[in-house]
Amino acid sequence: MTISVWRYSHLVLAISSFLLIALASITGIILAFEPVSLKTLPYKVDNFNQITLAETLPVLKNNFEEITDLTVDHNQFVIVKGINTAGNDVTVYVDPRNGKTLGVPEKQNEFFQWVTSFHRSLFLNELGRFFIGLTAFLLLLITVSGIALIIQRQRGIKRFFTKIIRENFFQYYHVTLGRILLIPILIITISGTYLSLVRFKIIPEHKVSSKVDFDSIKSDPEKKLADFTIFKNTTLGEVNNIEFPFSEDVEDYYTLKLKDRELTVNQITGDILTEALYPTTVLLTELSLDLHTGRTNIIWAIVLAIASCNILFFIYSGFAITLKRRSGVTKNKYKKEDCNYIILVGSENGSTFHFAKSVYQQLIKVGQKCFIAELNNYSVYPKAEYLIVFTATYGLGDAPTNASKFMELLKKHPQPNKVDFSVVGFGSKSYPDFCKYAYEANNVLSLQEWAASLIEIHTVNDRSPEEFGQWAELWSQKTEIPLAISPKLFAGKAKRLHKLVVTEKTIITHEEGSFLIHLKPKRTLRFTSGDLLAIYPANDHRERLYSIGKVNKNLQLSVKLHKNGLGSNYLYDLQPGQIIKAAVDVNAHFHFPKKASTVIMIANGTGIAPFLGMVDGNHKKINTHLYCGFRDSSSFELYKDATHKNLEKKKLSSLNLSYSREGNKQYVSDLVLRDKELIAKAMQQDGVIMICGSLAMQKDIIEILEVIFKETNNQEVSYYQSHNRILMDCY
Ligand SMILES: Cc1cc2nc3c(=O)[nH]c(=O)nc-3n(C[C@H](O)[C@H](O)[C@H](O)COP(=O)(O)O)c2cc1C
Repeated sequence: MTISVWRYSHLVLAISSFLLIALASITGIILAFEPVSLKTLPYKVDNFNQITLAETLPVLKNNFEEITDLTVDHNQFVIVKGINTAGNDVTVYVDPRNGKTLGVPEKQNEFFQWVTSFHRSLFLNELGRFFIGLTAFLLLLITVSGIALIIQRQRGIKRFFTKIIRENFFQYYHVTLGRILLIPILIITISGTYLSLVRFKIIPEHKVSSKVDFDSIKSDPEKKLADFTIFKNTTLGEVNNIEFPFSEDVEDYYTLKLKDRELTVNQITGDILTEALYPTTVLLTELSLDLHTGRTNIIWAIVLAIASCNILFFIYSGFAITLKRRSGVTKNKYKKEDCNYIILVGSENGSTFHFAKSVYQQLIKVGQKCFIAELNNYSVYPKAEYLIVFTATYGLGDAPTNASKFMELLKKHPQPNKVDFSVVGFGSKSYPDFCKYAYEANNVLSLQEWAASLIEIHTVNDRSPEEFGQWAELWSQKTEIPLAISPKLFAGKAKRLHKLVVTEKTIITHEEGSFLIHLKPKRTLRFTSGDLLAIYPANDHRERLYSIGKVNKNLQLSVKLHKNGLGSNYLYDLQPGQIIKAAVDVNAHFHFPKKASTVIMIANGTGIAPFLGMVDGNHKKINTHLYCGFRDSSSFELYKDATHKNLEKKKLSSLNLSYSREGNKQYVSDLVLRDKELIAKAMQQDGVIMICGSLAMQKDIIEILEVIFKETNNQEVSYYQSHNRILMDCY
């Protein structure tokens, strides 16, 4: 599959380093518990940060024979090294307020020692340290590419923290947790990388040196420790370590290693002999150690442990996502040059491939030569008769990555023969631009001279098996190729049949041969104009669908009689009083809009049927303009009374008719072009366009609307389609 640069980098980096990252994470989780366990020891005293050196040092000196060194560790425990009053060398935890010994520091727990050593170098010394440093850096790159992917997915940096739509478990949590733990993981990786760079001296760490000028050193005025200004002004909280003078000579001095600088202090006068601020690199090393190990803060240590656990989850979920994507890739049985059926797929995460594959397998099973490929691999298919495009929509109504070049290629490579195409859009109504890319692909395909629309574009919301099954059924009917799509995957429920009584039927009087039939439900039946009536003329699996107009609470169908038409002959032969069994298919995408200031209805021939019902039901008198194309005025006779009555009642604002075989021989598209300003204005507000009739008419109308909207609204038709503002029901 074609994938974006960010995704590719994310994946390659993850594959190349997942083992080391997993090892570093597992050991990292364990090591996070070390600071947690140490922090629970009882050696920290109250008000630690307020105790000054002037207060504590004299007390400590009184409690020890000699002190060589005082350290304040990361847990703010004070450790004194020296000789106690019994004359023994000791290293002990002390209470800095009274100098009492609190305990003896233990050597690092052997297990933690072992894990630390593994975490730092994999027991491979310098080589291991190098690999660990590299792992930290790779994880940093993975995190950065992950951030880019989240920005891409969320459609911009500003929407980074907006709601994530749940696609599936692994994807949802990979992104959601990624977003939450982004900062700790970035900190772990940056600090880890920095420490490795320092370790390998790529970043030099300048140590400070304290050169005392012994010639100018003074031995008076002598002061008590408690009166040294520097000791009065320095609290234990600022101290890392204090080296005590070796002897009582004036040349021996205190060395104070504070958090940000190093000082030497005259042990007699308390004068500062030298003072050097640590360079930034040293401060950064300390900060990196604090952040990477969590040694200074128990909450941070716990956050690090959680982040490390999540790195393991990211590895697992990342691979699960990738495997799902890869499982869509299919090997073709036949060469593309030999195939009559071409299936092209636009998919980002693989699910569309599964639907496409099920059709591919069916076609192969029934002996058809079928070829399946990604949309970006579109090329010339010399023997193609049928083209099926299955595509998802991503980003801001954009193409999936593996379909990004399709439009370009489509224009570049015309097919040599006529090809019947069908587009199935996979999307989610949780996104504002529902199936927008599929609409775009369908619109552009219908403009190709070699392409003929076999059935209208079909959309599938949230991978609905039922909606996909509906497409499969329609496509099967048109091509007469049975698609026994796996019932498990696309289980469709048997439709509930209702009894309907024929109340009225017109007689065919003119050439075009259309008639109206009125049906009254025997029992309460919920339906509305735009829904479809499914009838079974031969009482078998063969289903025929008709668009319903709801007129006076009854169903009104407008049917064109075809010479050998199964459904139209069946309906025409019915007599008033006869009862038929039929089902209502709710066709929610083609209902009269609930919120629209203007509705533009465009139809040709019997496509007027649902509009007759919608206009009749327009009790709120919403601005509604009807554009209809017929062969001649006699073809319109059938609908004349009803439409004129509704014009008078103001349920219809205008009626615009074109006759292709009479007068100045116009098509409905000519009327649309004539009234382009009205239409554009309606769409600039919250108008809705509804199109019903033949696919050829639909193609012309879309072409014209594309031009109108480009000129006036700077919008594309697919934008309105994906926002439910252009509704179509053509056949
Ligand atoms: C980041 C992201 C953006 C999406 N954007 C849209 C969109 O704009 N319009 C839409 O109808 N569906 C959108 N979807 C839904 C997908 O098109 C839909 O789930 C589809 O079935 C996924 O197919 P795939 O698994 O083959 O990629 C989006 C999904 C994701 C994850």
